[in-house]
Amino acid sequence: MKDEHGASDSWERMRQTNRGMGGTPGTPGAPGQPPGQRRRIWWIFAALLLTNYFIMRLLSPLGDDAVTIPYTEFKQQVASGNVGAIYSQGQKIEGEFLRPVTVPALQGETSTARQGASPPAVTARHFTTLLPDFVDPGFEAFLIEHKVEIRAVPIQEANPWLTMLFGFGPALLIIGFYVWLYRRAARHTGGLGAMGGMFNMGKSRARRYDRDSAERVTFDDVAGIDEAENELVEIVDFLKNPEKYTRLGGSAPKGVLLVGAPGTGKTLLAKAVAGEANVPFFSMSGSEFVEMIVGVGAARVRDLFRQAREHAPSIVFIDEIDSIGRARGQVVLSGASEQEQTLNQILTEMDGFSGKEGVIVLAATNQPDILDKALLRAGRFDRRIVLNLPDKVGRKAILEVHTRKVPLAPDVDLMDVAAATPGLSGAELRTLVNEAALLAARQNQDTVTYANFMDALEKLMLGPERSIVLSPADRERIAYHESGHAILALLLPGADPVHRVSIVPRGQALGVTYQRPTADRYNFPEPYLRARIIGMLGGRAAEEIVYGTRTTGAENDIEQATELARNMVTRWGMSDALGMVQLAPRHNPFLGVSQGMGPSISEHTAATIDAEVQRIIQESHEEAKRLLRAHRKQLDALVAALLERDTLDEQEILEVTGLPPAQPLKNLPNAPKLPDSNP
Ligand SMILES: Nc1ncnc2c1ncn2[C@@H]1O[C@H](COP(=O)(O)OP(=O)(O)OP(=O)(O)O)[C@@H](O)[C@H]1O
Ligand SMILES: [Zn+2]
Repeated sequence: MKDEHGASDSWERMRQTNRGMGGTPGTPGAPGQPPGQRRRIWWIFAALLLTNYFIMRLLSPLGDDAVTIPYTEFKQQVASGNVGAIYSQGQKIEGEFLRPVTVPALQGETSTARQGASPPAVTARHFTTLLPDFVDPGFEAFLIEHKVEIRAVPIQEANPWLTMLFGFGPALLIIGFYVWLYRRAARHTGGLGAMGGMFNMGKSRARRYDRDSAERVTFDDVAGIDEAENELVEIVDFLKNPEKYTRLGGSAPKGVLLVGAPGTGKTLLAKAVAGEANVPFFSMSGSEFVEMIVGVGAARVRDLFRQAREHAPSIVFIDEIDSIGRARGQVVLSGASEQEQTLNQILTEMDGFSGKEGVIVLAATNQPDILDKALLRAGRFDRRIVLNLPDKVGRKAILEVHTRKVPLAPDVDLMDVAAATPGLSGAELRTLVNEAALLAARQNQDTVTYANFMDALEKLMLGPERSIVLSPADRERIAYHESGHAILALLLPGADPVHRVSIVPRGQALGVTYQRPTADRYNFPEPYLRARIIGMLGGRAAEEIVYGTRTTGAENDIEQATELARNMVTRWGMSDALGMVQLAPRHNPFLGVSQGMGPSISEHTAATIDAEVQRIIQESHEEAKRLLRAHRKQLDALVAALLERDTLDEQEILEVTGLPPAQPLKNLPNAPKLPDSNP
């Protein structure tokens, strides 16, 4: 949400909160051992490297206390007769002094030098030096003259095998380390064919909930998704008495796909089925298989189903199945073959059981349209249950579930809270209740009030309050911006009623105007959409009228208005110039995002789309300015009240402006006529 002055509507906003992908993150798939063990491995590894290093040092003919000295120093020592013998190896010369000498050590080259804090000089008996390329011709004679014993050492020093071994040591160690890891992982698997079978990593880390665990969930904990619940009652019954169904040769459904937006309770419902039927629940998340070593995913699936069969009747739940069940060939990531193997294994397992074992597979996704068709074939996930975002009644029921242990103040009617929270999922409602309870606790209240719920809602939508200090001029400007949104919402027939206006900075927003629909909307008439766009542009329009200048504060408004206008043109056939032609990619109703490439569009059409979107926005902008100019008095009144009180609720807004509540739209389909500005 890149919103400065806040936007006018709850609807878009809530859709935005729903936009996050994926939902419940699976346990990230770090395969292997507990952290303690892993640390020990690294210690062993470091010790081996160190050993390797010391052996290397031992192979050096003169041990490890040699000091590297400059060539000139070396010559001086020879000249003074202090050098007994040298070993030359290529350009390198090692040797001993007859008497230990203190020489300037070359930076960081010696072990002796390392002991002190980089001493400028060291005393040593052994030295090494490098011959320069331009060795003076008289060098040998010079050495002989000073009675230096010369011994050449072959470049392939000592035992070439040893040198090779230790030269390659580190590489070998690393390879060995991986082999060891691999073997370790493979240790516990019963012979599963070639390659020594799979890994211990292949053991599914399925979470299992037992009959009597405190985590047991039942249908009592699920609310607001009754249709989905009812469809699962039959499955519960089957799990309770499998014989009843199998006696006559029938078999239960093997797989059920739960489809719905994040947080609509897919996992909850699956657990509730297990809880109701009193059977164990084995669950895994598809995302755990991504980025895994090839073969592990399949092994895990095998293990998961084995466990489930052993404990049948039971439930297997695969969350986020879209992350493995993506249509094959559609996967571009490197994990492709792994996903494919995992998917194939799931299919094999599901084909493998006859439906009489009493294992039922539930899988959840919010992207049903990208699933591999093979998954949806008969005898697999051939049942599909859609979990919609809850309606008002559903939200009230969910709120009831989650407020069971929350003491509510007498002024809280959960129906009001439900009415103010369109678009919120079950998970978000739970967060809302929790947040409201926290706010109440922080203020040392004994009960949770309606105001707590509204504050929590605002926090949920926009983030926590921010204590930034705004200049009076900025505050006034924000007040005008928000009032612009609010006044238009009151004036435009069919617009959602204004629920609250606030100029308290929160998250990225400096102010906000909330609108809430009187009823949940499933179908949006064109005049309603137009009214929304006009309302969205009202913030900037008010600023322009009052100050004659623009600010960045309308960024979010512009973004939302453009998206809506573009949807009208490209998805909903509301442009006469373009007609009822699909011009946008398919829309995922569960995620609120576009998916896939979309239809191909000619350059001319693309230009027309842009022109139409611009036309809608421009007309709406003009209309917003016209209406606000005509109602300048009400605008000023609302601003004055906001500057004084920071936040106004619905009733206060109506009182301050003296405007009647927004009129419902009559004759919906053909009422694009905008209201008369001179009542
Ligand atoms: N219909 C509902 N009734 C009661 N609580 C709900 C409902 N839906 C969601 N919740 C609450 O939200 C929590 C999270 O929901 P859950 O994990 O089941 O959603 P999900 O659909 O699996 O989401 P995701 O797609 O993110 O995995 C639940 O544990 C529950 O507390
Ligand atoms: Zn705005």
